[in-house]
Amino acid sequence: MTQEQWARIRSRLLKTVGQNNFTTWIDPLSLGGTEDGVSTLFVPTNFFGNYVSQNFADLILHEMQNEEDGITRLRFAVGNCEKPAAPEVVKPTAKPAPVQAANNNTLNTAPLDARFSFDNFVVGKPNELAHAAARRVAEGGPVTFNPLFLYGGVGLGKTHLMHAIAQELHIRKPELNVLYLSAEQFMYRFVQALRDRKMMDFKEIFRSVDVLMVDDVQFIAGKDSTQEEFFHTFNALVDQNKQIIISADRAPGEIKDLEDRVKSRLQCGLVVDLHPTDYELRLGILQSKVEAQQKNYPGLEVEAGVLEFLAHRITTNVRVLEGALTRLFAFASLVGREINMDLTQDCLADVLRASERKISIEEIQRKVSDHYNIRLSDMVGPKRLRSYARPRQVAMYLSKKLTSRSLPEIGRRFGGRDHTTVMHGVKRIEELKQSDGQIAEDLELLRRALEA
Ligand SMILES: Nc1ncnc2c1ncn2[C@@H]1O[C@H](COP(=O)(O)OP(=O)(O)OP(=O)(O)O)[C@@H](O)[C@H]1O
Repeated sequence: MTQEQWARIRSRLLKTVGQNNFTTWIDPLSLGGTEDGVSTLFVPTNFFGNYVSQNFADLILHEMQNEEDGITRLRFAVGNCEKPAAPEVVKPTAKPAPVQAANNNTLNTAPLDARFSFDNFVVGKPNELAHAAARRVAEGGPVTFNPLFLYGGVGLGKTHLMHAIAQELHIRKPELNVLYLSAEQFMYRFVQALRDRKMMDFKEIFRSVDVLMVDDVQFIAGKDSTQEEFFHTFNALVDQNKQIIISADRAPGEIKDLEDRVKSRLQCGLVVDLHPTDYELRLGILQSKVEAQQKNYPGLEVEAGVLEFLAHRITTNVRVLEGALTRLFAFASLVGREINMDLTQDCLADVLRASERKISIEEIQRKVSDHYNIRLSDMVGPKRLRSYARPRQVAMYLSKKLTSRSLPEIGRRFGGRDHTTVMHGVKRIEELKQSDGQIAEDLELLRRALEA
């Protein structure tokens, strides 16, 4: 492989991975030789090599194979990292570049984050359907659901799945023109085309894609001309049986100020939502992030119970969870300590406070009454029958554990009982939790339902 070919590869990688990833991870690489199908890339450090190998090796290899047949593997070696020519000075390709790369000159797909791959996406009950649908579309087979509409709350993985689809399609079907962009970018390009009187070009570009992916489509709500253009683009592509993938923060029918005809178009394919994470999914995500980190830092230790604690306490969204973990990693490495409960509480005090779910005593009483099938009035009433007293004690215990209310306050909410009665109830449940499996299971179920 020549430096000229490498420069062309770099230029295509710049478009695929985006400027930030390019500057950090691709620009410092330099080309060594190729022997027996193994191409060597020099990296500044081992850590750097590991990261690039984990996150960009498939892409780089794919681009190399487009330039030269016979390359089967990459090797990253620490060594001379002289910078090659900047990507802008690339000469026209000798061998025809893949269609997507050529067309992207005009399409300018938004940068894709290599970390947002299917491999890095943890699947659980709340997102399994969205993940399965995304996987199916990423196979690039015959178009079955059009559009695929993914929706869900903040930080639940919509953008991650969109990027994963685009990257997978790029690898599996490099001949397809895949255009990924946010609804905001769609509007920006539309406005620019209007201003530059290039609407024909705009229409032609958007109608020539094989797969159109628009992220955060709720952004165009209330923007009438953009909606109108989006509607026409959408129809033109559907008529040509081209795949469309859309994401939004809510279901099509719930996006305010979106024209009915656009809503109905968006609803006519497969609409799937990413539900709020549950405890198991959060724990799975944390474990996978720790494992990934341990590949780079084999000495990294996380004390048992820390991840479970975080998965219980940080229920807002995955972004916050990730941020908390990153901060823990940084803190632990700076102070050279193992990640244990003390360090976690110290380092994440503000995050833990902010994400404290305000569970109310009323909520607890309602959930516990439902669980044991008794009336709320009996839960707080004077009857002392075991069938009421035990659920009442469970509710008192949960009130003590899950709220910041004092014992007298809890007593007041349970029909004006004395704080010693509450104390006795909490103690009794603590004992039973150790000896009675059924009670332990009830408590776990109730706690999860309340924290969900
Ligand atoms: N199931 C998952 N497995 C691994 N990482 C995840 C998962 N879900 C979300 N994440 C991570 O959480 C972060 C936020 O995800 P993402 O940006 O995709 O959210 P979003 O739904 O697009 O949010 P927004 O509505 O704010 O745009 C990303 O770093 C992403 O990798």
